[in-house]
Amino acid sequence: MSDIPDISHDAVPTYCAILPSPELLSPTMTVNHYSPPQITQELLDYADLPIIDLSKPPHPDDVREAMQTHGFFYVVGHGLSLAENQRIFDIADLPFSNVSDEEKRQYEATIQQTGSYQGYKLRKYWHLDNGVQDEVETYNINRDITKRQHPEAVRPYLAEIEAFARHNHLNVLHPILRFRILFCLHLASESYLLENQASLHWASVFQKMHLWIYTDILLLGKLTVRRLLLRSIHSWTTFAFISAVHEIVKHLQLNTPHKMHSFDFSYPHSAEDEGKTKSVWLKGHTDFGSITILYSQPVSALQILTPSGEWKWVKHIENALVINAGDSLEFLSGGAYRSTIHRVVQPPKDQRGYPRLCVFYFCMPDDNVKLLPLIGDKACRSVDADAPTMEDWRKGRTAAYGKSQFKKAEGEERIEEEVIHGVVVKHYN
Ligand SMILES: O=C(O)CCC(=O)C(=O)O
Ligand SMILES: [Fe+2]
Repeated sequence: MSDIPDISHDAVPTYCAILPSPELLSPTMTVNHYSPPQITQELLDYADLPIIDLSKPPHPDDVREAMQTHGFFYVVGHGLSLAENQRIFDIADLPFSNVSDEEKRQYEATIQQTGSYQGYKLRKYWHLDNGVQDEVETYNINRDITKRQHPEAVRPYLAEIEAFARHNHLNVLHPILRFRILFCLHLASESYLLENQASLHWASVFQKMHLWIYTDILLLGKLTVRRLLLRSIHSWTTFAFISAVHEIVKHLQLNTPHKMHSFDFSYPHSAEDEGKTKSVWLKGHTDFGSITILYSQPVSALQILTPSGEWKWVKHIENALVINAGDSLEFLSGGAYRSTIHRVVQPPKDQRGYPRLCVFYFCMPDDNVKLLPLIGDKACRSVDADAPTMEDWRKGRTAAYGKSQFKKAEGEERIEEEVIHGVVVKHYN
């Protein structure tokens, strides 16, 4: 036991900590209210996604189900009130509705030169299909709001935007990584140990580790942990096991320079364009960070590709978050967590003709992280010693998105491919 580092002091499990930052609770500036359209009355084929309540003690099955079966889940009980949620949407509307086209161009992102979305991505930048360009305007703000200047209408609200980033980071991202994903692994692994008659000594070592593990192991699927434990029982020292986990934490959680907000505003497409694109507004893709946090909003358009190959709609839940895993998580976890394929399509009839305002927090590991599996025996894509760093991947995918020539995947009518840093990236129709 002497090789277990003393980690208990910073391991108090406050799985339902969550108080929004003071700036969010006491805004001083008034802002015009943004009113989205009513939810659709159409009966859509919705994905049946699990709901995880961050204000309740973790339940072992919820995250396992969420991450391994669906790859998408809702989060509620995140500590932001409905009024605070609405205020964020009011603020998110400003860069689109209160900034002139001329000023927007002044703050346009230099996406291809820098591989970064910071600033505006204006409409008609991405190619969709058959010569049709996109109709989504996005305003993207780094977690460090000082990295770029902002349009005049946004400036009075920067403190709130920064507080909102901190809220997402500390009150949503961290608890999800720490307590939810971990908890189910702990139970799953423990029963594995017992089932397999592993020595009580190991069970007690595991028990002793678990406070710490509760706070720090993350992003490992049940299978991977089993594999990891198996190795640790047979050949690894406990310390090696802990170190491997520490590595993952370091990469994903501690260094945070590229966390990014995005406020998106989609405009309706013309009937002609809808025809040419088969009503797909954003092709099936994976996100390239670790986890994406999307604030649920009422205009239905987001669909996810289920394991059986069907597109299902994501239903709006008031004041819930929609969370999915991205590429870097898939790489680092050796495929235990899959980056989930999703797309955006034309909304149902009763919601057409309205703009669609979205709020995201895209989470990414540190730029210098090599996207190689930290645990597990295999990467799920062709990544080896030449694996890209997070910076390579972020910039490569950002610069190429909607600009590069896709090739039809062999034998796969629905899939088009591009290659970024030696890794095949697929786009789904
Ligand atoms: O608009 C949405 O609901 C999802 C957009 C999306 O998938 C993305 O920006 O990566
Ligand atoms: Fe996405």
